[in-house]
Amino acid sequence: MSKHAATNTRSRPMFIDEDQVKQLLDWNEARYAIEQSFVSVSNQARDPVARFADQPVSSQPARTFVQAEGGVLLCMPGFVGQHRLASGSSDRASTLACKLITSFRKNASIGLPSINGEVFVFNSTTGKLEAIVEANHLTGIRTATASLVATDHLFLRPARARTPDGTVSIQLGIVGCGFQGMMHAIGFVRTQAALARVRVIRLWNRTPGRATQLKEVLTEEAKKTGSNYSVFVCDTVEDCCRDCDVIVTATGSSEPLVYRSFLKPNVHINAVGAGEFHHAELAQDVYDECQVYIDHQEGARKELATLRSNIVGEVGEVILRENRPQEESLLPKPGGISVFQSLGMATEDVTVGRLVYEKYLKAHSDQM
Ligand SMILES: NC(=O)C1=CN([C@@H]2O[C@H](COP(=O)(O)OP(=O)(O)OC[C@H]3O[C@@H](n4cnc5c(N)ncnc54)[C@H](O)[C@@H]3O)[C@@H](O)[C@H]2O)C=CC1
Ligand SMILES: O=C(O)C1=NCCCC1
Repeated sequence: MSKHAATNTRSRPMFIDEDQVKQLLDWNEARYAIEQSFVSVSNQARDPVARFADQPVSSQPARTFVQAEGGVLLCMPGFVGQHRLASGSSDRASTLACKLITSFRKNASIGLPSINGEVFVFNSTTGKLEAIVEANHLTGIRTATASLVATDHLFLRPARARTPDGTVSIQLGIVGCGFQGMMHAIGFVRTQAALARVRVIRLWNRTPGRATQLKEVLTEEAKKTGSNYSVFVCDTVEDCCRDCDVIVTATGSSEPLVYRSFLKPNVHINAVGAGEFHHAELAQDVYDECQVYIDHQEGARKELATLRSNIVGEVGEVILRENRPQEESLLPKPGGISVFQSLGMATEDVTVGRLVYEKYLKAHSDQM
């Protein structure tokens, strides 16, 4: 064989397991990675002449779904170009990755997570697979962080700007206390210093025992983080939502759970769960009144095609327009209902997968 023939003898890709992901992934670093992901999608969607050269760009098709007997396999490929790996750093990277993830609803009855997956991180110059990152915990953190970022930019920043000391405190409602519900509650608690003090957490789950379990987790979390919030397990969704400033819905329900009459006039909702379709958890009377924000237009065209509401735009576009007075703000009208309709997108897994991989390389640099 010619000595110039291409070979494929490189060592195996790194495998970064669930425990390592848990050790490596930090909420505030993930928040920055998710902001980069949001911004990359909206910067890319702009007219080329209006794109910001100092902001990342991206490429991601709408994801594909393969229906199997017990559930569904999602294929989520994406590329983020010229993203910053850490806040305040001038270092930029480009990342190509693909998440393969399954959602098998009945797994809970046999003690397995319903969502299982991996992120495959490729070298963006050569296309070689470099790392496989377990994506259960990663999906939990990145999905909750997407809600944190949306809540911050759509609701908390404007609220903080209206207070004399620039701080706010919230009452948080969690409708659905499965894995995502838990990760969202923990995410809000762990990022209090940057976003908002959490003074009350109200929990509802179809099976009340799960809400009680989450209450125990959050009570431990309060001790660990030195937080001072009260946690209530609620008998009804209405009771859970009552007086809440921020609500997370993270269930597999295909029927509406949250109605307009349950809500304060000024509330932000992160609608995360996907039943048969992705906007089942909120009743039409909520959608009739609220302003909806999405993670990406391309995905929404396919997965929110039947949603009847006022879709204002992408969260990334809201972020891009912040502090740019020459651009019309996309912020929600103050005093109303805003909804982040979270589909989940590949670029989130791209930037968060890369963050985990970089941190893994740094932690193991003496062994390389
Ligand atoms: N937007 C995004 O990026 C992502 C969305 N998801 C979605 O979030 C939801 C929750 O996922 P996980 O917490 O991982 O699942 P999980 O299996 O840990 O929890 C499911 C939760 O849904 C509740 N539930 C199921 N059917 C219900 C019904 N008919 N009425 C009321 N509650 C019901 C369960 O009681 C449980 O609290 C799922 O719909 C999943 O597809 C998951 C990952 C990412
Ligand atoms: O974005 C994701 O990851 C998921 N979204 C919907 C449900 C499965 C996982």
